[in-house]
Amino acid sequence: MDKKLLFIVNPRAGRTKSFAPLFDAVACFSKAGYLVKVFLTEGRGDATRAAAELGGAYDLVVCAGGDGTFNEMVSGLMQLPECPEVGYLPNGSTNDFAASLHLPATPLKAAESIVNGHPFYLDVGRHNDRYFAYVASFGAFTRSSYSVPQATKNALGHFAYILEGMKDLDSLRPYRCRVETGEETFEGEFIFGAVCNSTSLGGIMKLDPSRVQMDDGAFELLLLRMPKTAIDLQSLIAAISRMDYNGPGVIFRHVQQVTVTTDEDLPWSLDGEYAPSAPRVELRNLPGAIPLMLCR
Ligand SMILES: Nc1ncnc2c1ncn2[C@@H]1O[C@H](COP(=O)(O)OP(=O)(O)OP(=O)(O)O)[C@@H](O)[C@H]1O
Repeated sequence: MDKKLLFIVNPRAGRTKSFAPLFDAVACFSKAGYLVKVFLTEGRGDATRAAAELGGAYDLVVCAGGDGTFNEMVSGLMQLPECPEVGYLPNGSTNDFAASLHLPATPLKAAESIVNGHPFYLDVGRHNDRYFAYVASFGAFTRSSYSVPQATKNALGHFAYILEGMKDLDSLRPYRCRVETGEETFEGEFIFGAVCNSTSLGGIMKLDPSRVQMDDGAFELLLLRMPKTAIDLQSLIAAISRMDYNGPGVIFRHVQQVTVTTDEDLPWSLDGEYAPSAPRVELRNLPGAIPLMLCR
């Protein structure tokens, strides 16, 4: 009997609007013995609903889109009692997460990698009652990623994040909060905080790949303290570009859980998608929650 594949496609993701490469991917799935059901998303939340409501009846659930679509699909799959096999055809404007996983860039190659692949048990992050696949962050570089209009993001890709994120001292907004890891507590004013499972954040910040594992049940916590002077800001940016996490104002730790408490309005970004402020946010690692099919 044919295996069943649910193919969730965000038709608006990324720069190119041609469906031809996705058709090649569907042909590849069919050739590999899958009966393919295509689900086109029409707006925010659709990929989550499709994965949660339909995903349980499929052997393999694949999405085509950007980081936001992948996040939505994962959020839906996490609501199922048992997660089916999962695939990802990166087709967005930045595809940060796909780059971290070294997924093939063309839909056909990515489809081949899924049907010939083996499960890689990817950690998933929980942010109160939401989920993230590779990064939950707040602060300087975060605001930009969800305030940039989709059209600009498609046209500028990485640069939209960079230009918006790193202006000058006056444009940096410090957030007073308390960050607890279970072992340590950090308090003060931070311009940026991230809990990530990826080597690349919004295209600007690279974490040293040798220090990041996406299936180790741990996240990387990166906190940047508010610099006091423009010179401090410059040295902070320089330290991050050198991937030097020991400099003043930089906190970098491997953690399983993080709790962030604040009295301020502290909006978050989950895989580039907006999540509202909460006085207390608990971030947990769900080890190996997603069997992501890929060739390594
Ligand atoms: N038919 C649609 N029209 C408009 N927006 C949609 C549609 N379907 C889904 N969306 C929304 O599009 C948003 C962006 O999607 P996604 O992140 O996948 O693409 P991207 O922004 O091009 O890529 P990246 O995040 O990698 O830069 C998501 O929030 C998703 O909910």
